[in-house]
Amino acid sequence: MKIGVLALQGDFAEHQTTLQKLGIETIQVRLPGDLDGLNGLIIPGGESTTIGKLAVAFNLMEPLREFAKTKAIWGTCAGAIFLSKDARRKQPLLAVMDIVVERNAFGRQVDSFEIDLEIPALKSVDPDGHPYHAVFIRAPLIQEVHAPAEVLSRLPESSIKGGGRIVAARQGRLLATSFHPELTEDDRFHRYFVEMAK
Ligand SMILES: NC(=O)CC[C@H](N)C(=O)O
Repeated sequence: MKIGVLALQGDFAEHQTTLQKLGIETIQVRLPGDLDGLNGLIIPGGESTTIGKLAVAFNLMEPLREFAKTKAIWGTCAGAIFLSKDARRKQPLLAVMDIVVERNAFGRQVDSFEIDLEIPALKSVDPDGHPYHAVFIRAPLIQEVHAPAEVLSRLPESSIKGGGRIVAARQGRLLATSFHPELTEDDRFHRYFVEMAK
């Protein structure tokens, strides 16, 4: 099992740290050839416009789309935007997931927040199913999820941040989360992704 982390911009190092703690071999991906032999790829949080521009400049767009056809990809925050088919503005997108996102949906940096989420899918890696503490930093919302994509998690109904709105989705081997599992000690999402990549 070998998982790459797209290392153009953003918090790729934190994803690598979590993967290494799980004993998973990981490399930084910057060039198309780096994708060879990987079971999966994580696209980190950061700035989706910058990640997109650099992916175009490094000739990664088509190789990444090809990769998405047979391998697992997980986008966190900016990475989720980059996977989407529509981000409501013009910027390079892989457009491989049938989701529509709204960038910076909660406002500016100061409006970043943390919240506990119910994520039933994580029971496949930990049957206990306790709430997942999620960190949102200038995060996008997932406005629309179209089949074959499916909703994995929503903000709690009571949340003033927008109860019921979608913050995680999956489409086959593609995974999108609005928040940052690489910034907490809870490794359930990384374990879930490793299972997806098998
Ligand atoms: N933490 C993040 O990845 C922020 C995403 C960023 N606001 C964007 O639109 O790309």
